[in-house]
Amino acid sequence: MTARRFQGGRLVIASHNAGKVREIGELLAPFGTEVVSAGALGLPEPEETGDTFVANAELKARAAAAASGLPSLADDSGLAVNALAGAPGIYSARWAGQAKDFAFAMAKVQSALGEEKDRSARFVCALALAWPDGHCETFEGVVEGDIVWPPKGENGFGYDPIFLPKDGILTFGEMDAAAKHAISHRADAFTKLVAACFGVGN
Ligand SMILES: O=c1nc[nH]c2c1ncn2[C@H]1C[C@H](O)[C@@H](COP(=O)(O)OP(=O)(O)OP(=O)(O)O)O1
Ligand SMILES: [Mg+2]
Repeated sequence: MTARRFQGGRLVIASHNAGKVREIGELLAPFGTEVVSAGALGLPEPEETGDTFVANAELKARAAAAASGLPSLADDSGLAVNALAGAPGIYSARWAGQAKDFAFAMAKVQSALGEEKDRSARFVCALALAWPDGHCETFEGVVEGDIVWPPKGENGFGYDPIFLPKDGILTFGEMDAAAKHAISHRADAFTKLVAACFGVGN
C-alpha cells in the first residue's frame, strides 16, 4: 500500500509540548509547509488512552484533524529504559506530573535505576498524520543510548540532559538542534514520514 501524500496547504502540529512543536517545525522547514500548532488553534489536549506510542499518536492526530478540518501531525514519544522494563515509556510525560517538572522526572529515572549496571535506554517517536476524513499514516523512529547522571546541558527538552546517544560524547541536552536532528528518534520517524507522504513521485 502506498501512503497518502500530503497535498500542501496548512498542517496542524497536534502537540501542546513547546519543545516538540519547535523541533517538528525545524524538521518540516525544508518542505516549506505552512504549520499551525494545536495550541494556537485552541484545540483541546485529548486524553492519551492508548497503550502504545503509535496508538496515542493516532488518537492525537485524528482528534486534531476532526476538530480543525485540516491534516494534522501528532507525535507520541518517550524514553524507554531497558532495566526498568521499558518505563517510563508511554508514561514519560506523566512521570513529570501536572507541573511538567522534568528535573523531578529525571531524578525518578535515576532513583529507579539505583545501582543497576545496565543503563541502556532508547527514545521512541511515533508520528501520525491524519486527515479530516479519518485516514491516518503512522511511522516510528528510535535512537539508542544510555542514561547518565547527573543531568548535563540546557538544550532540548524533557529527558534530554540524561540521554547519551550510543557512541556519543554529548548528551541530547548538550547538543545543538542540528546535532540532535542528525540522530534523534523524531528525525528518524520524520525521514520515514517524508519519504512516504512528502516525497516526490510516490
Ligand atoms: O526528544 C526528546 N527529548 C527529551 N524528552 C523527550 C523527547 N521526546 C519525548 N520526550 C519525553 C518528554 C515528553 O514530555 C514525553 C512525551 O510525551 P507525549 O505525550 O508524547 O508528549 P507531551 O504530552 O509532552 O505533548 P503532546 O502529547 O501534546 O504532544 O517524552
Ligand atoms: Mg501527551
